[in-house]
Amino acid sequence: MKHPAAPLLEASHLALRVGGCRLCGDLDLCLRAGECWVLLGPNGAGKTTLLHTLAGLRAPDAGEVRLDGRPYAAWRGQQAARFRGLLAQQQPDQFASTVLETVLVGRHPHLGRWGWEGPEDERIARAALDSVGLGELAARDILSLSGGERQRVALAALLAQSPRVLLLDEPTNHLDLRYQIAVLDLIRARADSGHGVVMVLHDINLAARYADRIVLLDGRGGAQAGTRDEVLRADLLGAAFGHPLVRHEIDGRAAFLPA
Ligand SMILES: Nc1ncnc2c1ncn2[C@@H]1O[C@H](COP(=O)(O)OP(=O)(O)OP(=O)(O)O)[C@@H](O)[C@H]1O
Repeated sequence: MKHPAAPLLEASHLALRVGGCRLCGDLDLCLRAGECWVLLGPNGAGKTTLLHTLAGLRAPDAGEVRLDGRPYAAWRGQQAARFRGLLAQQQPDQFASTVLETVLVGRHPHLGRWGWEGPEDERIARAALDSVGLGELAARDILSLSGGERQRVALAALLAQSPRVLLLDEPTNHLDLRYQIAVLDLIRARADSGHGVVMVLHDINLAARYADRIVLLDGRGGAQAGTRDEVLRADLLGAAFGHPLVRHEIDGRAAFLPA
């Protein structure tokens, strides 16, 4: 009998509160290699807070998060940064630097004691830039990029970091339709090659296309976690988003439209 792969990231009995407001309670999530989880829910429901908790950037109010079987407290920072990486919702660009230098930041958890990037780090960074279609902009000032280009550079930095677990907060932010699909194909390919992905998306139909499993936060402290088909139901989605939805089947794939 084939045993399922050990979880890359696991949350059990998770409860999150912000400012006295409950975002979720008793949430279980188990990310295995090859899987892509999507966090869905209305504005302010707690998707970013949940993602940051899974990234170990904040402690849960109850329950536990384990990365590769160990709580974050048992990890050293650099070691954790090699195993899991976060694409944040906004990129801090305080200093002028080139696009390539920005992507090379993703290599920092892998650098040796003296912290110098070598030719192999540069090769990895350039390959990551190529994969998001920005190889030709390597020498450009990061502050001169458009919003969509900047978002793809941030993804390239995460790909260069090459963590086993990729946590992404709205990776399609600022992207036009073509790049939304290109970037989500790239992220899905990472999952298919044995990584684990958890990402926040706003688009229910992109979630239907790319997710294996979904957490739906309803904005009132409730959460549904399960397979795509278990969670992507018009009644659950309509209740969470506060607007009725109709499920259609297009080319064998579920699609949800506002009623
Ligand atoms: N530092 C903070 N102090 C007070 N409230 C906060 C703080 N950080 C987040 N919140 C609140 O917690 C709730 C959840 O925020 P979060 O950013 O996780 O939601 P979200 O689902 O990612 O929202 P969006 O879809 O708008 O990005 C929101 O009501 C937000 O205002």
